Amino acid sequence: MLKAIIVGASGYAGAKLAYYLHKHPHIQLIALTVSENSQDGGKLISDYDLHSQLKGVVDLPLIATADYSTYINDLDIVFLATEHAVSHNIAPYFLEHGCTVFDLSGAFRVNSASFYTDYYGFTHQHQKWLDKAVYGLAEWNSEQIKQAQLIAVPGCYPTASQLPLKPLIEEGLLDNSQWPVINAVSGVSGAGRKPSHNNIFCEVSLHAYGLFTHRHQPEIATHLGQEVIFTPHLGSFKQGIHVTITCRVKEGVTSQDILKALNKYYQNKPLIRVYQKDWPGLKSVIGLPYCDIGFVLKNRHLILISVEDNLLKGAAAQAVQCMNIRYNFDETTSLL
Ligand SMILES: NC(=O)C1=CN([C@@H]2O[C@H](COP(=O)(O)OP(=O)(O)OC[C@H]3O[C@@H](n4cnc5c(N)ncnc54)[C@H](OP(=O)(O)O)[C@@H]3O)[C@@H](O)[C@H]2O)C=CC1
Ligand SMILES: CC(=O)N[C@@H](CCC(=O)OP(=O)(O)O)C(=O)O
Repeated sequence: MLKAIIVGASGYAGAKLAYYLHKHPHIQLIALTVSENSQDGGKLISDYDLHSQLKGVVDLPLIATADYSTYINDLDIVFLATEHAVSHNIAPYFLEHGCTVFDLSGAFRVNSASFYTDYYGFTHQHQKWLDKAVYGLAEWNSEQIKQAQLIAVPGCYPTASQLPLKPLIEEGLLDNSQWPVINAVSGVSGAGRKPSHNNIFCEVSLHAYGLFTHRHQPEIATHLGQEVIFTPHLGSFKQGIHVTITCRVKEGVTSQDILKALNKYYQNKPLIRVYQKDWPGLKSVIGLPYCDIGFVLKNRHLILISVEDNLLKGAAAQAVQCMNIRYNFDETTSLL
């Protein structure tokens, strides 16, 4: 059994991790932690005001601490379900002690120090680990993930945005003179569990935000190797991301070519479902670890639709998928 902890376990992503890891046959979950001054320290993760769907399933206590020395010598794996700056600060401690770290935040996703000053508001201090980090887009980077000590699990929008586009770029089907236009709608859980004016029930509306400035644009463009226009929207629903991508294909490209490209990369990938006709909606994936992809081509205009649960394929499920790949377990262990 490998010993693991989840830091930030009371959050939306952390609680999903707790569910998957607790039932994972090769993982012993030795601690669920929250910040040192957390109001939730000492509570069970399954308490009613936390994640009561875990009642009788994961009834473990949340430990409020910033001192991980009690666990460090007995630890194989750390999941950081913490905000970007927190992951940035604490990941090196675990890494220097030989743990494998799966970071769900953006702290190690793009190997460019200026990216962090421009988009995250802090100066990155750990270039050494940025150089070593592997981007955990699981279907595409499995060989690198197998060797990695630090896996930067992709953002929720970047996962659903890149998965439909990558096969088409790889096969040279897109007309690059037109940047793909990505319009994405996220449920409110994408903003995390901490209350703020923007995520309270009466204030949430369908609203675009981060126009030309959202940090996921450079994350997507960097890992696609293709510029994109990315516009996120907040929707008044709890969970899920719906992505609509409009792009232009090269002269002569047919629907069969698009389907063939998607199947070439995904037919043996258990967490991606490609639709041969019609296209998915959020109900296809909520509560499930899949990313579903559909498309329609008219003349040279292609519309791709992709959907995922932001907390699952967009966060916790992809992190566990990466761990399964890293340790040579079946890729879907504990997920399906
Ligand atoms: N929500 C989503 O859809 C997605 C989230 N992510 C990323 O995953 C990470 C977690 O997101 P999410 O679950 O939504 O966030 P939440 O705000 O819901 O949870 C954050 C967790 O971190 C804990 N925490 C805060 N400060 C510290 C600290 N200094 N040390 C240890 N724990 C701390 C919080 O508990 P407390 O404050 O009580 O200590 C809480 O358990 C973020 O980096 C986010 O960007 C990635 C993809 C999708
Ligand atoms: C709805 C909402 O607010 N979503 C968040 C993105 C989700 C997230 O947690 O960001 P990472 O994927 O980079 O970790 C946002 O736009 O900032």
